[in-house]
Amino acid sequence: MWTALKDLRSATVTRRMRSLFEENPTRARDFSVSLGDMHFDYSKTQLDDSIRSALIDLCERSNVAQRRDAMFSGGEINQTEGRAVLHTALRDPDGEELLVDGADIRPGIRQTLDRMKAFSQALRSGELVGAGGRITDVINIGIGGSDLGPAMAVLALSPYHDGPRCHFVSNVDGAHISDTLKGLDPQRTLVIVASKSFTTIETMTNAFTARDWMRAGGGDPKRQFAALSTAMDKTDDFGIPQDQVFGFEDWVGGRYSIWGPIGLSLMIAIGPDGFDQFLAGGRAMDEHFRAAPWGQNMPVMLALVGIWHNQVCGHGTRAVLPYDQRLIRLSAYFQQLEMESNGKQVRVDGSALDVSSGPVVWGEPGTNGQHAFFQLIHQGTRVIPCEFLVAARGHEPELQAHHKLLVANCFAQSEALMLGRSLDQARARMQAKGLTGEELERQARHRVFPGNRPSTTLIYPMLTPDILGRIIALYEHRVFVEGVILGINSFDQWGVELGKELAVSLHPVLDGCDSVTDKDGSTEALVRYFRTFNT
Ligand SMILES: O=P(O)(O)OC[C@H]1O[C@H](O)[C@H](O)[C@@H](O)[C@@H]1O
Repeated sequence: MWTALKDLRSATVTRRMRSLFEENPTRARDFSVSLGDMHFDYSKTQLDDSIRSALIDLCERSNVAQRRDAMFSGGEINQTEGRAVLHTALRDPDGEELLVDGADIRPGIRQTLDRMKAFSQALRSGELVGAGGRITDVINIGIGGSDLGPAMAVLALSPYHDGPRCHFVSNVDGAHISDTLKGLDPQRTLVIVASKSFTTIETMTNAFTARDWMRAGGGDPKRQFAALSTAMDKTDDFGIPQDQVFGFEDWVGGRYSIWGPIGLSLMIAIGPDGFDQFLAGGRAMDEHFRAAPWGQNMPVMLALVGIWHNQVCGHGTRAVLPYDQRLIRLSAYFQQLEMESNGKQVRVDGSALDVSSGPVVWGEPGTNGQHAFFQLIHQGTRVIPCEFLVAARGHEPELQAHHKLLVANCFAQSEALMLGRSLDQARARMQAKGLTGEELERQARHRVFPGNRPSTTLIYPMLTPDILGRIIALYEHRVFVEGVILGINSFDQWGVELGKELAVSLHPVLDGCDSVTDKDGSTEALVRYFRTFNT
């Protein structure tokens, strides 16, 4: 399957992308996909008709349609954990009957969503109060999937905030909770403990610290704590009243959980109606993913472009570059979504992957990145496929000039990456500035841009709750399609376990309770260093 694609790749190594536009005047339209007013342009890549056909063929042969349908209908596609994968059901509470273990899951989803709405409304209206009166601040304590989604989305949708302020604490580093609690009123703060398992050491450590802080400051943890979890017995043990616990099931993976109770802080911030629009955006992407033919299917084409760049061309990283300051946490969110899902070395059947696993995902918003790492993207020896995201309109009509500059910079980057600047062009520019002879020759080479560097652009009218829902669901399905093509299980994460186990065993070693001598030399030396400062 891969040989045909690798042959196509060899044939395109020296081809100038720009020539594709000269050969096909409608290339921009032919190599893009729309969903309503959201538009994904992948024309600034080496994909042509034959490459696209070969990629679609790969998609067909990998049984993406069957796996997709199995996911939506509750099949146990997370084989290593024996679970269905149904985060999509969370954003479709009114969908038709969906059976898991013989029971329809829709009524439970609707009931929990209604409870979340009632709770957040009571909080936002001031009906639900803390020991000192109206709740002014909410802290979501969670990590990984119980933090990154809501933290990213709350920031992304700040123009829609009309509820209490939301804060996020994830790191077990005491600095995080300490800095967050400073300036908050323990009698008017709500703490949400977000943990699917309710055992994660970082989250539980921070939750106990927050509870001590609240008690010491005269707050009432019985009223001012809520929990989001699949483990009701453990939320009970912690002492959180059941009417403040919002449960979900193990068919929701952590990094896919923002659509349900883990999204409570987002709902508190933007209100239940805004949250409904967010769900509707995700649902619209689901419907599109299920219905559109592969060539016009946005998640599928995003995935196939990703497969082309990583597994076929060998570009091992992917930059996510939102030209939107409020999407500053998007790449961190995508890092978990993509790297925890597709960073695997074996297929579902345990056999070794014969191509690269998912790529390294990284990035920062533009234009900031332009003044930092874009140097390497333009002139470094590695090719880094870039994924630009940008809104046609900002939320600040009075700052329209800013937005135009932002958009001009975004478009200019993809143009520059594709066009580059040849040695002759560099020389001509320098001559025009008056440079000649040896000095010109010496300097010109430093001003050459190889160009021919691929990028895609996702453009949408404005970053609304609906659009954010579409973007997240788009990337979720992209990761899914890439995982199916690689033949891996995108829904487990065994790779995070070893470090956790060793941390548990190292904890007493740091205290000096357990011996350090059975550790490797480096670890032993680090422990001894720590101990000299903590006697
Ligand atoms: O929600 P929790 O059970 O606390 O888990 C939080 C996170 O920790 C784990 O280590 C996993 O790597 C993540 O996938 C998960 O989202």
